[in-house]
Amino acid sequence: QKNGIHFKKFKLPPGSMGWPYVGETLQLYSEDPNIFFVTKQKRYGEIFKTHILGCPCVMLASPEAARFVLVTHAHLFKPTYPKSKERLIGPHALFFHRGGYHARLRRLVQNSLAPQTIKKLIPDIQGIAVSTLESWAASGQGVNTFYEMKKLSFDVGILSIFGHMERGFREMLEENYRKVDKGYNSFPTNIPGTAYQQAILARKRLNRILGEIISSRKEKRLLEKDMLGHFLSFKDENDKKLSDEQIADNIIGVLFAAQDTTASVITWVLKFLHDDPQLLEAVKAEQMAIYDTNNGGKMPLTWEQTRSMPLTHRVVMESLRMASIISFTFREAVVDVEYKGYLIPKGWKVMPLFRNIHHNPEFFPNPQEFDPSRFEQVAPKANTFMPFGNGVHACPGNELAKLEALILIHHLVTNFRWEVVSSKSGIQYGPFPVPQQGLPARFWKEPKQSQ
Ligand code: HEM
Repeated sequence: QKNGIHFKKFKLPPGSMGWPYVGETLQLYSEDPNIFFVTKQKRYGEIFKTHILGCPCVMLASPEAARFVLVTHAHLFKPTYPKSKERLIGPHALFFHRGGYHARLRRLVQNSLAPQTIKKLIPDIQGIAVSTLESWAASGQGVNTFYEMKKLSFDVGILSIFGHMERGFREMLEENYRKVDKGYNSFPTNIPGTAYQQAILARKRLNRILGEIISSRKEKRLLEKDMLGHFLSFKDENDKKLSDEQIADNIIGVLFAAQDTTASVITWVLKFLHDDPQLLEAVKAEQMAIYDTNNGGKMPLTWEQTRSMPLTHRVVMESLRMASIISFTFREAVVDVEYKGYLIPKGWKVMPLFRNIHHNPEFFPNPQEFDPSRFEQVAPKANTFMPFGNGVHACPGNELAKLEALILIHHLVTNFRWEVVSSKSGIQYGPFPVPQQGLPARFWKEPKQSQ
């Protein structure tokens, strides 16, 4: 009995637990995961049980249920990640935590990614976007768009954490982080030489490199306003500072949260624009008007300009919905929980299914159609649009991610053209959904007509 409620009287949600041990993992991973979810939802409704990756699990496919877990009853659930992944990122990273530690770190991260801070990064983000695009065009060859966008979002991540950084340090971070990234989705094992073990070694080297960066910053005694500056000047109510290890884990955590997510959304934007020439022309017209105001792109974009690109902004929103990069998330019940007469037992995982909600025709008519105009007049119904999550763990980097996408699109459509060079269509899960083969494409500079 808890809070006077007799949990015995509640039943488990409907659903099947599959085979002993393996549960329904094979079904989930042998088909498009969305088909698995949609089929289950059709059969059982907004809440159903299953058994995947060795854990009993309750999946939640309605906005109300997702809000219950992530917002109104968030204190009854904790974030949960496999230990092998936690080890690679670093156990002190904020997204593994809840309570006071999480709230304090979250405030720091949120402040360093707030609009008044990131608006100052615009000239540098533009510099990164332009030089990236120029290098693709100069190569004359096809590039793997997703892979290239990963480099771009990594550089923007570095910029938001460290401000301007010495090239030597940046290259060392990049080289080792790439190994961590590679090991993250590989099979966790203690066998030396495997991608996972290489990643563990690279993660140790990253600690040393970050330690050096932190010491050199401390020596300089400069109060920088970037994220590292926020971490270094933080003191809690007992005057306790963050340890170097806590800072390092959170830096790697932010880089991790920022990279593949932003890169895949921008890759999807390029795909959707490429597939709809009329829409591309309209986006181009919107961006050319800004380009002309800026004296043929000679003056840099301003924050206000990035806030008044209504069509381009809708394209980004619709790409976020269509692609639903974070298709779902995991939490774990810390006590027995009752939801609408069903029991979610303590220790079970719960999964709010963002993608199902984003693709439910009740909230988004013709959900398979890419239609930015759906965001034109009416905002989506409350809690139906959650590309950045919801509640205490919702994404603190959402404004930066959107800013990065808008800046890249501005420079891309005003100065370049591109064509997709692969005939394969469809989605590849790695584990984030990206267009097949990372959307191989060729970019070239568009000659401007003399006026
Ligand atoms: C389009 C790109 C992005 C998408 C779709 C995205 C999505 C999300 C989602 C859905 C969550 C919540 C996960 C959960 O509740 O389990 C989240 C959390 C987080 N994101 Fe993002 N994100 C993006 C970009 C970024 C960027 C650019 C940064 C930082 C520079 C960032 C930093 C974080 C952090 C630190 C958290 C953990 C917050 C917490 O636990 O309190 N993200 N993101």
